[in-house]
Amino acid sequence: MTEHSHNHNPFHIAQQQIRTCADILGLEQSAREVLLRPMREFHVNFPVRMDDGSIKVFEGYRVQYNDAKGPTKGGIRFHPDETIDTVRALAAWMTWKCSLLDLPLGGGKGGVVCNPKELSLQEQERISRAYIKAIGQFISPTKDIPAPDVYTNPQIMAWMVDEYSSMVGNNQFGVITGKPLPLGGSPGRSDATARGGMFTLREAARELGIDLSKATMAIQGYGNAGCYAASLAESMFGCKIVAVCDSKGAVGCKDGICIPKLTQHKQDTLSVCHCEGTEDVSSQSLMEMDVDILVLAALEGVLTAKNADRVKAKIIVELANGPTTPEADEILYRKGIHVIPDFLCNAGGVTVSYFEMVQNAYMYYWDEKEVHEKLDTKMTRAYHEVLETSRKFVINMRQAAYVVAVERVVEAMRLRGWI
Ligand SMILES: NC(=O)C1=CN([C@@H]2O[C@H](COP(=O)(O)OP(=O)(O)OC[C@H]3O[C@@H](n4cnc5c(N)ncnc54)[C@H](OP(=O)(O)O)[C@@H]3O)[C@@H](O)[C@H]2O)C=CC1
Ligand SMILES: O=C(O)CCC(=O)C(=O)O
Repeated sequence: MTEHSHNHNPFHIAQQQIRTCADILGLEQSAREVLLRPMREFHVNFPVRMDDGSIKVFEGYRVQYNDAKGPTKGGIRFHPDETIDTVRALAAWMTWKCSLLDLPLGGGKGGVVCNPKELSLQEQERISRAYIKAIGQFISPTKDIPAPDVYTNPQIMAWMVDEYSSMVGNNQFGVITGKPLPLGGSPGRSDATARGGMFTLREAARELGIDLSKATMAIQGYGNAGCYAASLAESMFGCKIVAVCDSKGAVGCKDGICIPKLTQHKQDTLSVCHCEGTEDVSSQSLMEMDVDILVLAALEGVLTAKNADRVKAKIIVELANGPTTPEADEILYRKGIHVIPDFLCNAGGVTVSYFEMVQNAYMYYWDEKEVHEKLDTKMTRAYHEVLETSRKFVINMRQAAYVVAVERVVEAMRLRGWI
């Protein structure tokens, strides 16, 4: 699936998107140069003792892309194919995401090259602690605030916040978000990425006159974003989920997959394949199925010039970061497919992370209902700002999201005297 590793460098794509936006906005050279480069990046190598007693050196990154609007913020990914350019792209997208949602934050991202599926829990803990030890002096609750991303989770955040707290000598829960609830996590953070995406889907369906209670949906990726998307699409709107895939394969059922059963099966077997009541289908065919809604909730670079023309969905819900290449974007726009672009669609995660930071700072916690309402307000406002901008400039939704987000970052840079 990761075609980008052969043909598409995510950071080159992110830069191409920035250039297109700079052209639309008519930005001067100095602004372009700042926007096109990460402000600061750290490349660390750290030793970890493995369960068999050997020492292995792991490679990690943290990129602080742009902090014009506030401290940098963004997740940490554990993945065997992680590269500095993937992290740079993800950090750039975080910058536009935080700006689009009008959060007082900049963008950052981190990654460790490792395969958690081959590591024991104890090894994962030692890697998490060693990574934080390596980058700890460069992060803080007011400087750079990590969170979970692919193959990291609240337990990993708990080890990391504990390690950072040991380094500085007192509890600093606000340095990391996506924590478990007893350690200052926010109600509503676990499903926030998917829930935020569902709020934007609701608005898109209204605009397009699609009745979601009769809509069919296919979902690529069945982790945090994809699994909650399935259950929320069903419970909030009554959508029928007809196909789902993860890294091991895809399953389908034209009458609708039983989502609680699939989620249990995934937990038990670590795969969606061979779930009772479904039949195995090909992962590639899932992207091209005749469904109303296609949810992309895995990795970047999956919709390209090679397959975009075969997509039949009316709406694409980009919960993943960077799933669509610029060439694919053009094809989808021409076909009239409504793409809810990544850094709008998946911004629910960082928005509730920001709510978590606020709650940590005040040491006063909200209930889940309040989090959901505040998230709905922010996501709905951002969706309509992007939609109006796309109509005003006659550009696609991604370009419109860039226009709204980049204008705000540029304004902050100007006010600060950077450009
Ligand atoms: N978590 C968050 O708060 C946010 C996440 N995102 C983005 O959402 C996307 C998913 O992240 P998240 O759900 O958190 O990560 P998870 O690690 O929880 O889940 C990732 C899912 O993607 C699947 N996957 C990996 N490789 C492939 C592949 N080749 N084909 C099909 N599926 C694959 C995994 O399969 P398997 O289970 O078999 O490994 C897993 O189901 C990422 O792009 C991430 O950056 C964006 C905003 C916030
Ligand atoms: O919650 C956060 O701070 C960031 C989540 C993230 O990594 C993302 O939105 O891609």
